[in-house]
Order: sequence, then C-alpha cells, then structure tokens
Amino acid sequence: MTRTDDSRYLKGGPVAQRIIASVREDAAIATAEGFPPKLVSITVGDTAAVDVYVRNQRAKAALAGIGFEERRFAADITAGELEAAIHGLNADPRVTGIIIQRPVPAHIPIKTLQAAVHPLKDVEGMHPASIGNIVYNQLDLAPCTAAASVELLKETGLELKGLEVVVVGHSEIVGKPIAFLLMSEGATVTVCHHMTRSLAAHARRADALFVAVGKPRLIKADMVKPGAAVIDIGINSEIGPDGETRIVGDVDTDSVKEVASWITPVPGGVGPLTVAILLRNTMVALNRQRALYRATYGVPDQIAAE
Ligand SMILES: NC(=O)C1=CN([C@@H]2O[C@H](COP(=O)(O)OP(=O)(O)OC[C@H]3O[C@@H](n4cnc5c(N)ncnc54)[C@H](OP(=O)(O)O)[C@@H]3O)[C@@H](O)[C@H]2O)C=CC1
Ligand SMILES: Nc1nc(=O)c2c([nH]1)NC[C@@H]1CN(c3ccc(C(=O)N[C@@H](CCC(=O)O)C(=O)O)cc3)C=[N+]21
Repeated sequence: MTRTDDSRYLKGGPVAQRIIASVREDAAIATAEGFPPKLVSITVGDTAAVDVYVRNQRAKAALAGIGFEERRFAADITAGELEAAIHGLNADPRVTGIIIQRPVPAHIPIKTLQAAVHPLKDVEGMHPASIGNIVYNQLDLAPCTAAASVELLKETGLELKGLEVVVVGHSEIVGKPIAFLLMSEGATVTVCHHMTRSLAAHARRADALFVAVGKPRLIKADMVKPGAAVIDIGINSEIGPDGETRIVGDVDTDSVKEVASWITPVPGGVGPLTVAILLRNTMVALNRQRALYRATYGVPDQIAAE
C-alpha cells in the first residue's frame, strides 16, 4: 500500500472547524439582529459518552457564539417531571434549541420525551414528526451523528451512487438515520444488528462500513474488505494499559488500518464533527423559528432577550 498511515485517517477536526467558523458568522448576525441562539442540553443520569459529548458541546458552542446551558436531572426523576421541564423550555423564547442526551434510564420512554420537544426547537431532528423528513429526502436537519458520519465518508471522494455500504447497529439516532441518508445518496445499504446471522460475511462485502454498536474492537481486520472506508462511530470509555481512562471506538483500529484505505480515528473522527453539526442544526432551527415569526407578525423579528 502506497498511502501513508496518516492519509488513511479520516479526521473530523478540519471539517468541524470549517463548519464552526461558518456557524460563528451566522450566530453573530442573528445575535446582532436580536435573535441570539441558545441551546439547552438535557441529561438524565450518568453516562460516560454523554459527559464527553456535553463537555465538547459547551466548549464549541462558546467558540461559535451560541449560548449553552446544561440541565442535569437525577436518574430517578419521573417521565412526567421531565416532560414538564421540556414544556417549560418550549415556552421560553430565549431557548432556541433543545437536545435530549441519550440514553435515558429505562423507566423513561425516550419517544415520549422526544415528542415533547417542540419540532421547531428539535435540533437533532428526533421528534417523530421530524425524523420522517429524511425519508422524504429533506436532509438539511438530520440527526447529528448520522450526518457527521456520512459527511466524513464524502471526504474520501468515493462515488456514493451504487456504493456497497454496510451499517452495523440500527438505533434510531445513529444506524437507521445513516441508512436513510445513504439511500438518499444512491448507495446500496445493508443494515446489521444483534440478530444478524453472520456479521463478518456482511461486513466483508462493504466498500464503506459504518459501525455504531458500543462494543470496543467488535470489528477486526478479517471482517473488512481490502480498500474499504471504515467509519467508526463508537465512543466507549475504558481503562488503558497506563491505568488512565481513554476513549476507544468499536473498531480494532490498529489491525483494521492495515486493510482499509480510510478509517476514522477515535477520538478525532466522527465525534468532533457531530458537535459541529449539532451547532449547525441549532442555526437551522433558529432560522426556521425566525421564518415563522416573520410569517406570523409580518415585521422584522425581534425577541426580547432581557
Ligand atoms: N461519535 C458520536 O457522535 C456518537 C457516538 N455514539 C456511540 O455509538 C455507539 C452506538 O450508539 P447508539 O446507536 O446510541 O447505541 P444503541 O445501544 O442504541 O444501539 C446499538 C446498536 O448495536 C446493535 N448491536 C448490539 N450488539 C451487536 C452485535 N454484536 N453485532 C451487531 N450489532 C449489534 C444493537 O442492535 P439491537 O438493537 O438489535 O440489539 C443496536 O442497534 C455507542 O458507543 C455510542 O456511545 C452514539 C452517538 C453519537
Ligand atoms: N441525543 C443524543 N445525541 C447524540 O449524538 C449523542 C447522545 N445523545 N448521547 C451520547 C452520544 C455520544 N456522542 C458523542 C459525540 C461527540 C463526542 C466527541 O466530541 N468526541 C471527541 C472526544 C474528544 C475528547 O476526549 O474530548 C472525539 O471523538 O474526538 C463524543 C460523544 C453523541 N451522542
């Protein structure tokens, strides 16, 4: 193989920086026009991957000039109390975006919570009324991780039309939306999950392999087609040989990088781009709110931020 190790890595950082720079310009204009963007994150209980995500949301929102607030709730809160909190945020004109961090504790029905978020403030497109947009090829506000993963695949320059793609994991927030986005791009998509009979046989056929399961080193070199692009979405926290906690993906990167032509590192791959797309979605949502405001009142929009 003539490629250097480094060129095989599909890094999310540079793409994320470009997106954040553009969001920053949009946010500054909206703020000057009296419509400051503000994202509220809702966390229920404790999950390592959520902590990493929220930490980076806070940092990058500050860079982009987007207001950010984290609301943390104890794991034993009731679904009713959470719904009430979400309704409060829906009614607050200063809050322009809401994200509910997943997972939530088992006693809370996630779909009920997602349905409680006003669709205009739904920055992940996870409201049941919004998620259907990607089925209709309306892709301007898609679940952030799915959008980030597909955007990184595009960085390879591979022709997506007719591309043989395998997605491992079929969660509502990652695997399923990836499959819909790729179908919109003309790829041939196979979706695998825990009942798939031979994961390896499917994975080995893929020109592009997306992995979103939550199991470190699930994908080994012998499951990957030589020359494939491997998009590793897993964010797993484990103790490294030095005794320090570290983040690893779902792919055995050291062995797979010898077989694949492209591989996303963890950290430094899909994660940073997910955060950038969340901020971009926050601006898409804000602009939809402004459009509605204009259509309703027929005057330049102005919101009282005091
Ligand atoms: N980088 C980023 O921006 C993000 C990273 N993540 C990370 O991605 C990973 C997945 O997240 P998420 O989709 O929310 O997780 P979920 O737990 O909701 O989904 C995991 C999926 O993996 C499937 N699965 C479980 N075991 C296997 C197996 N042995 N073989 C094949 N499929 C299997 C499950 O199938 P079934 O339902 O049939 O059991 C399920 O569809 C996690 O590590 C998470 O932290 C998540 C969001 C964003
Ligand atoms: N409703 C919802 N939507 C999500 O998209 C969602 C979620 N819930 N729950 C948790 C998972 C996990 N997730 C991450 C996103 C970015 C990084 C990230 O920024 N990662 C950096 C980490 C760098 C560092 O260590 O600080 C990287 O991979 O380089 C991590 C994790 C989104 N998730």
